[in-house]
Amino acid sequence: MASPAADEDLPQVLLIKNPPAFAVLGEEHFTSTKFRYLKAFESSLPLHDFLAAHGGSVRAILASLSVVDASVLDLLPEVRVIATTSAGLNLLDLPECRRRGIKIANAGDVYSTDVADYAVGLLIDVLRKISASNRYVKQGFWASKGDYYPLGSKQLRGKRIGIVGLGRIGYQVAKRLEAFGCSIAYNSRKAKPGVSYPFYQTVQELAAKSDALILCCGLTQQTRHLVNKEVLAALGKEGVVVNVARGGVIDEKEMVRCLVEGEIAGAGLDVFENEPEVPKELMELDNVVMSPHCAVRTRESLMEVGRLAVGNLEAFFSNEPLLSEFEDD
Ligand SMILES: O=CC(=O)O
Repeated sequence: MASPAADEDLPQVLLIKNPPAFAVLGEEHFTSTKFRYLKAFESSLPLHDFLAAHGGSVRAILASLSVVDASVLDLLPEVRVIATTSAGLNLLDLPECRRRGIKIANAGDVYSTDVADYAVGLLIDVLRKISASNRYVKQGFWASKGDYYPLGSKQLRGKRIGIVGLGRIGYQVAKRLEAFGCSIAYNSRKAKPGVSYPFYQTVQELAAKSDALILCCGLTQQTRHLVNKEVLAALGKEGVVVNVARGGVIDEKEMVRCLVEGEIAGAGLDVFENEPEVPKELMELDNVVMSPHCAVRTRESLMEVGRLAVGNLEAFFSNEPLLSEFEDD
């Protein structure tokens, strides 16, 4: 019987940042007998210097919200697979990976229901003013100022919801909001076969027919600032925008102006263009609910996504098909 490989004989998997799953749940849940981790984040060296010194034999990357571009890959000539714990792939240079024959495995369907729940939560909060009511109680105003009438509060039932990006997450949002008595329409790169929700060719047309736009698409060159001045104008004074995609999908400056000037009714935002910076104008607005990019973060999904990433890497090192290979169409 072959003796187990000594640890230093195992292939190396680069961790650029400590994945949230490891940080929150403990790395011991994510070890493997098929590879070992090389932890760039533990070094005091700048990333590129660290990789220049140690990257030569790295075979794989386990990425979590870290930039992997050509300058990083140049220092990792042996890398053939990137397993990422993210659903969104905007920090990976996909054309460069394709050119170098590097496979990508992402979070697959792990986060879809959690992010969909969160999008619905943000929408309900913006419409019903739950966070604003919470502040009213906690600041002691109920007792000192009397009953609270959130006059902007609006019903969810009957609202026309426009979903931008009817992928795994968008579809789960649609199913949930149908159950709340909303009507659903969508915009995607193309109409989805077998989907009966009305499809709109452009986000502007969709916005014009929606009370709330929910952004669930990936951030690509095509979707950057997809929600621009014209789209926000089409959404109109009663319209709400919810973003669980990426900050860059909205022209944030324009959105802030629309919110401050009352040109749209409100926003529920989990993501921002320049995280962790958040436009200061939004801090005081009760019609804006914000969170620090945590729609994906549940204990269960952290565990599942960490295990999936390890499973993908083990599959790769066993010459088996990846469990959740991302195929760019
Ligand atoms: O936003 C988080 C992710 O894409 O995983």
